[in-house]
Amino acid sequence: MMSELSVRPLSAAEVRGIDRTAIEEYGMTGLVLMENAGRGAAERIHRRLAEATLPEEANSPAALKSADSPILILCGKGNNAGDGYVLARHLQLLGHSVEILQFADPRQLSGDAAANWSIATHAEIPARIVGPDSWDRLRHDLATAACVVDALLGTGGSGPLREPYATIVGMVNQLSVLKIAIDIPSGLDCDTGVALGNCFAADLTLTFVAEKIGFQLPSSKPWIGEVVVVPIGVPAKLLAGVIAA
Ligand SMILES: NC(=O)C1=CN([C@@H]2O[C@H](COP(=O)(O)OP(=O)(O)OC[C@H]3O[C@@H](n4cnc5c(N)ncnc54)[C@H](O)[C@@H]3O)[C@@H](O)[C@H]2O)[C@H](O)CC1
Ligand SMILES: [K+]
Repeated sequence: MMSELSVRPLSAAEVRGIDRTAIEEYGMTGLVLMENAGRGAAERIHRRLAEATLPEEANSPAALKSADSPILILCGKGNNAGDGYVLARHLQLLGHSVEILQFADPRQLSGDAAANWSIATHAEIPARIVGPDSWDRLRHDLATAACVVDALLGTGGSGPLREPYATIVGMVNQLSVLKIAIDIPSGLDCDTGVALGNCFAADLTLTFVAEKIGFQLPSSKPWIGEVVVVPIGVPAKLLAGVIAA
């Protein structure tokens, strides 16, 4: 029996090129890729939470969380956020309490991300648009969450995190809550492995199609945590050129 395809580490440009080829030459759609990404991430988050052991200290903030503490999904305004909306929908189907925290005006969303925001809002998945006026409530909610998911920025990020992402990421990093990054920890350059300022300190990074080349470098280790590659349905023929040696 064939083993699962293992793709060599890729650059952001290579992954984006594979997505584009899957769409333009193989007739897939971005929505299909996004659905596979979000569902695959949701299934792995579900498994990770099932494995999570209660902390030793009986009265630590983590131990005081109730079984229905929500999974908070921090969303920006690109397709990384789109993955966040999809995984919120699938985590809800897996029985979890979820809430989408939207840090950009949803009117700035477009394409596949806008489509999944619309699906999530029509499905009345809990979501709120968060601004600086609610930072105090936000800190409390983040501290008592079952886990915090970073769907702020992915391969479309460039340069140091701009506000409010820099403040949010700094706030989350100070909290003892399980942190999971979608595709790439926001603030990390996935090609160089360098954090360009504030960077989401993930316990687990669920990255799509392949590890990113920057994840191989020591400078990325404080930020990526454990890395799991999530396939998104790109045909084996398209991946044949980037199979790991
Ligand atoms: N079909 C596909 O390509 C799929 C992609 N997947 C996911 O999509 C992201 C890449 O999405 P993209 O829209 O290209 O970019 P991002 O969501 O990463 O962010 C773009 C957004 O963020 C702004 N921005 C850029 N740099 C910064 C910064 N330093 N600070 C603040 N804001 C910044 C920029 O202006 C844009 O508005 C990929 O990672 C996957 O998660 C699907 O998984 C599969 C299909
Ligand atoms: K991210």
